[in-house]
Amino acid sequence: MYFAVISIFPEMFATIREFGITGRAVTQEQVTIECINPRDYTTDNYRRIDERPYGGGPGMVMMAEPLSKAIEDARLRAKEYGCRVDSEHCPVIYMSPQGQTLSESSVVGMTYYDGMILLCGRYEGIDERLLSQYVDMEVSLGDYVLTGGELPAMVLMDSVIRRLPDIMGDDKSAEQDSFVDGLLDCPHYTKPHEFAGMAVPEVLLSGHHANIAKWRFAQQVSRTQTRRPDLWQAFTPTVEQAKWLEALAKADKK
Ligand SMILES: CN1CCN(c2ccccc2CNc2ccc(C(N)=O)cn2)CC1
Repeated sequence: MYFAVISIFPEMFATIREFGITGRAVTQEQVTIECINPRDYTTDNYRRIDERPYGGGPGMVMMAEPLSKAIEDARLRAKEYGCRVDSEHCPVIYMSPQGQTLSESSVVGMTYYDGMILLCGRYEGIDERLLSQYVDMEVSLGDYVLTGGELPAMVLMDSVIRRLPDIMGDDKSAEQDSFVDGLLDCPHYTKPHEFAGMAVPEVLLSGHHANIAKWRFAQQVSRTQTRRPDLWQAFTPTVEQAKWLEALAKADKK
């Protein structure tokens, strides 16, 4: 999958390009992350990408011109990479507090794109004429304000990359399978067997895989019910999960 990020701080993206599962995806060329700096598309000696806002007010606004050239170039590169560069297959996504809140389901939807062009705002934001001309989708991490769109862009890329087919591969973690989507995760334990006077739940040492899976699912259910009743309300069990829930309900009655 192809990602282009338009940002005046390209060095920030080493965070996902050089570490962990996302770094491995780049090394193995399953993912390409290209950083495009709008400063490279300025024509003045000061490489201006921001100006004072019309109408006055504090701060600066990012100018449309350099960003439009950067986006056009990103589209060219996406095409070279093999993307169909229309908004259905390679959208321009603007990370902003005004966007649609990112969720695991929208992340999964994004894994079907050929690529994405991510626009990272700084200063007070970006000239509205650039946004109306180029942006296909605005995405927000949640209702809080950051100093720039780079961290949200990295969060978005991380969440999409980990859901691409054959990225998690053999270390595919349980949360990949359908049981967890929509439920909180179960507790995890590892060596040593004793820590701070606490042992490990016996079932996890039993080697009885069906019982272990049941225990983990029960933990997910109870944790979701207690910590996130809103998620529990919205949870629609699969046929398999409904059977397990019935078995749990019966067990509770005994
Ligand atoms: C001081 N100003 C800095 C720039 N900012 C701004 C304005 C418009 C677009 C992007 C930004 C970058 N900031 C973001 C980005 C995303 C999120 C999120 N919730 O996903 C939170 N913040 C407005 C505030």
